[in-house]
Amino acid sequence: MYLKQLNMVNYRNYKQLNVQFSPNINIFIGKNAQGKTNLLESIYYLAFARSHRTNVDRQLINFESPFAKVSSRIYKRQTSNILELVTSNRGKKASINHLEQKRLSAYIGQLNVVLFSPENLNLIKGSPSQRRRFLDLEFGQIDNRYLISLARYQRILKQRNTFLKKMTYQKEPDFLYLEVLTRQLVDVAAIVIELRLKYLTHLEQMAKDIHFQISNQTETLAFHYQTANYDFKQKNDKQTVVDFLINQFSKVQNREIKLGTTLIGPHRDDINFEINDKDLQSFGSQGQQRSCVLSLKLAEIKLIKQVTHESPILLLDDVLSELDSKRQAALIEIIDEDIQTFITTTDLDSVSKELQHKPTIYEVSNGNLVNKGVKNDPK
Ligand SMILES: Nc1ncnc2c1ncn2[C@@H]1O[C@H](COP(=O)(O)OP(=O)(O)OP(=O)(O)O)[C@@H](O)[C@H]1O
Repeated sequence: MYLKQLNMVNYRNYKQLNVQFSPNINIFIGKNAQGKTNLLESIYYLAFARSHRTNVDRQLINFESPFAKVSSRIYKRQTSNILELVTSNRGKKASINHLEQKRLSAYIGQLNVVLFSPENLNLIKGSPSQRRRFLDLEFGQIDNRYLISLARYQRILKQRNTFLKKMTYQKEPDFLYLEVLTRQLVDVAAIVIELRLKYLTHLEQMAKDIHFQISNQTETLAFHYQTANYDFKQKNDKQTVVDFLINQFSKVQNREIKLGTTLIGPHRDDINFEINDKDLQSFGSQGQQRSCVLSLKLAEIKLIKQVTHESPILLLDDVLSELDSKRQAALIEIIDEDIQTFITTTDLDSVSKELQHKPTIYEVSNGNLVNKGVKNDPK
């Protein structure tokens, strides 16, 4: 899939932009703080209806404006659709072909995007919530069932937490109703966990091969999905997960009532990464952590292709200079498989000359974009 043009109104420092892109490689070059990342962010926003840099949509709106709008036509093998997002202090409106979508779950998934950014290392080093967010975004964009189950899980979780908070202060709490809520939560939790395990197992297999190559056949990467500190594998069927969760909930019931919150479930789960059976977060070098993230991201591209039969759009935010030649080569091998790519850089020399497709260069300056044409030799 690819986007031919992008329209922005009042998005960050872009008052008005209407730009045509190459279906191959597009490079945004410019000094610091000119709007290069804002451009990539707007494409990411169009895909996920949320930014990768902030949870506050208000920040996306130009300082002097009441609303922001981003839109583009997305071309796929058989179809093309116009996506549009408008955000203002009254909320967010997402449309496909000018039809407003009541639920974001009906909107997300139209545009598939894989982003490499300097913050990616947080996937390994950061908190479990960052790893869960990764799972939710990546699996949500390829499987609508995942998004719908997750939204349902979050609704029941909220209800259960509200009820637990009430129970904390009740003399004679209604244990029967808690049991009903627990059962509802467990049923949908098992679906979320089952889908996470399914896609994570595919990702692991592909990332393992890539990592093995990047590390000169010396390192074996492995992922472990943990729920309530238990290492779940895909071979665990839904009923096993349900039985396990019910058993775990019975153990923590008193603590949950005391704390007034749900202590177990997909909202608390985590993934551990290991290299040669050693925990990557605790024992991995910075280089190994970087390679793991790169392998994971490249595997993500492959997974999206496998599931949707379309190439996602690749966004590279100032990351090429961080990759050594071996890692850049692994990335370029994938880019050359016909993936529309957007690269930001302050320095063209950091973009490898191995790129087969000649990039189109855009100069970014203070919220403006000038097409400088096709660069024949990027080095
Ligand atoms: N809501 C907003 N309204 C207007 N301008 C904004 C808004 N949010 C951010 N900016 C401006 O956008 C600019 C930063 O843009 P961006 O993050 O895309 O920089 P960049 O070109 O990627 O730079 P770097 O190379 O340093 O990463 C800053 O000048 C900032 O003031």
